[in-house]
Amino acid sequence: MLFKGGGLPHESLALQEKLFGAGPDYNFMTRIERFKNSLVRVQHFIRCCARYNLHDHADKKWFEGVAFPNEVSVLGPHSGMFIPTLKEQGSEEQIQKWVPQAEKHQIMGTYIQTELGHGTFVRGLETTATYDPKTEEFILNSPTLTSIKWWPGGLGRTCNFGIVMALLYIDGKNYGMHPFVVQLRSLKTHEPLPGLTMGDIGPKFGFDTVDNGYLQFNHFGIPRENMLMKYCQVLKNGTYTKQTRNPKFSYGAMIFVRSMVVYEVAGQGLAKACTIAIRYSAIRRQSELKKSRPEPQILDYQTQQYKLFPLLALAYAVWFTGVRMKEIYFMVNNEIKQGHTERLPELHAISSGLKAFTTSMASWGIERCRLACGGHGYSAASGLPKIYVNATGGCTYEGENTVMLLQCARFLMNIYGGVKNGRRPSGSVNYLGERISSRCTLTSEFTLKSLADAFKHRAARMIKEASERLNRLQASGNDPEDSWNLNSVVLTKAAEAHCHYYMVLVFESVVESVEDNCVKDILRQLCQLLALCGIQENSGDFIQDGFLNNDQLELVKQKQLSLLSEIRPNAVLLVDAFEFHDVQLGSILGRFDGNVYENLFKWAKKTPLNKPEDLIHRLLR
Ligand SMILES: CCCCC/C=C\C/C=C\C/C=C\C/C=C\CCCC(=O)SCCNC(=O)CCNC(=O)[C@H](O)C(C)(C)COP(=O)(O)OP(=O)(O)OC[C@H]1O[C@@H](n2cnc3c(N)ncnc32)[C@H](O)[C@@H]1OP(=O)(O)O
Ligand SMILES: Cc1cc2nc3c(=O)[nH]c(=O)nc-3n(C[C@H](O)[C@H](O)[C@H](O)COP(=O)(O)OP(=O)(O)OC[C@H]3O[C@@H](n4cnc5c(N)ncnc54)[C@H](O)[C@@H]3O)c2cc1C
Repeated sequence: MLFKGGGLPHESLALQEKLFGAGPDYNFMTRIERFKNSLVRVQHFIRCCARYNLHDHADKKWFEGVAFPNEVSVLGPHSGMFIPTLKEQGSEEQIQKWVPQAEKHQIMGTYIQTELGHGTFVRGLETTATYDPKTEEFILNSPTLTSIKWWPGGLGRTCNFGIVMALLYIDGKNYGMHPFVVQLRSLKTHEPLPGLTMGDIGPKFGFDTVDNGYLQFNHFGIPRENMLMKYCQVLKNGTYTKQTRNPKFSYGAMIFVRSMVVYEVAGQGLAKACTIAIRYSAIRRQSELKKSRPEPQILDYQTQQYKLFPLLALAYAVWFTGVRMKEIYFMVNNEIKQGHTERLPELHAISSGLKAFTTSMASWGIERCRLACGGHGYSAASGLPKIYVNATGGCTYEGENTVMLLQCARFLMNIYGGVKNGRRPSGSVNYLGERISSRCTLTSEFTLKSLADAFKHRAARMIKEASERLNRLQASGNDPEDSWNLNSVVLTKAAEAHCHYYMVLVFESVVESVEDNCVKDILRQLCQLLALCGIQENSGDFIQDGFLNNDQLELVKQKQLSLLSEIRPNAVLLVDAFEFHDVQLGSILGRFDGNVYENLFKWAKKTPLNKPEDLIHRLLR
């Protein structure tokens, strides 16, 4: 109940759908079979949306979690990027024209930005959209090999529409990157329209159920009305007008997805991996702790607890942070819609930073969960490989993580510079305006406040030092760009420290808000463990300026170890509380009924390699 709230009815409805619960085993399918199976599910999902009147994005998400367990479907780019971009960047007329068709899935779209030669450096993209006032069309063209669009999800085979990000040219003048609605395939035959060369980019690390695609434009004309014109307009005669708005508004779709990824990808992925590894560790017995006694559950080994409980604490932290990130996104986006854009830079910074910080931590954590399951963790039956390959994509898409940390750092440097000039920061960076105590208040009680204060101190110090180092590099003759590059490792670490503090603070605030004393106590233990592990793993950052001394570090270690035993009795309940259904976990090791061995044996017998097969038989005979 702590988590699911209003989502349960939709999830239960989805679980009643036979097609989602049963069907062929994903692990035994080829990539093409996986893709086809996902399309069958997409069609069924669309029928369910109509049958159950599912319009709200959040309601659909509950359904999708069951329909497409641990994978992304082509509906992701459609409902997560195509529709939001139409809504955010389109004029009222354009919204009326395309959004209802898209919401009824009469047209399927994706977000087409990245090219063969550039993903990160958006200003380096090369696709052109040249306005021709005679025909009142934009002519889309891919002038070079590197300008071929590459990666968009659903582009390869599925989508018949896309929002293409291209450089707008009028009368030879480049007006920069703008979004264009482009029909890609015939609505009758589904064939690509003439002037377009497109297809799937081939097998990937994960994302088997998504046809990430390529697209080359050969002087392809689209009507003038297809440029999304909420913020900028091109009139019939080629006059360009724009509202005096932030040019980064056209990057809005990226902010949206980054804000969602913290919960949807990092939070969910790590929570599922912890559920599997902790349930399995309660089932698995191995070796002996004491002679002539039954083999213990592996969860009783302190080293196993030391591997898994910090990840459990992290899963809770990322989950709560993801929920907070979504709230902030919708709050600031509403302000922006009303013309108040002051908090856009902060939203960009915190969504970039948290997207990077949490997907990196989750990716690392999921792999640790797999290792903690020993041999069976290496089997696809554990469900962990699938969770990993799909979640780790979040470290790259929607802004590569290092680059995102540097965007966050850029904001932190701006804010810190402002503070030095007497400006007062607010929101997630208000602590940069505080006088931060250089004395560590940690005692053996480890109150959440004192732990959060330790992270505050670390973040503030690292931001200050990154800023001072930047200034020193410039003072010694480097230009600003070289100074930035020579300081970029330090900058990413400062951004991580900021995000780490933010996450601890969110967790602390959740604990404080819980009324049930028993739940509060358990969550407090998890929050303490999260913070103490963070201190120990980054101990250099805390002792470098003498903030923490050796005695305190020893206390940290002792408390960490005692928390492992305190958390042990509740560990399985704490993962059960995420309330993932077996269908969503897709794991034999993580089954709710604990019936692991019998089902592993059944599963292995079903593997296609055990079926009679002529060629294999002939080769082996
Ligand atoms: C798709 C499904 C989504 C579903 C959504 C729902 C739930 C989510 C759940 C699951 C998701 C699941 C599946 C999704 C799967 C895949 C989707 C992947 C889709 C993609 O993968 S789609 C391509 C994304 N591709 C990128 O992500 C490119 C990254 N590259 C950039 O983003 C920029 O290129 C950057 C930032 C590196 C440099 O940009 P630049 O060179 O132009 O800027 P520069 O550094 O010069 O900064 C000038 C001033 O602009 C400010 N600034 C920058 N960006 C801003 C922004 N967004 N808003 C406000 N301000 C911004 C700066 O802070 C600075 O401000 P100041 O001057 O004040 O310091
Ligand atoms: C699964 C998946 C789905 C995707 N879906 C879509 C989609 O639907 N639509 C779409 O348009 N795109 C999509 N993409 C593309 C994705 O957005 C880009 O791959 C991503 O933004 C990273 O850009 P890049 O590939 O150019 O990486 P690169 O920028 O080439 O990164 C390579 C390395 O260079 C480093 N680097 C690059 N620039 C800097 C810098 N300024 N400072 C320091 N280091 C730097 C990076 O840190 C990284 O280590 C998808 C990608 C994946 C993997």
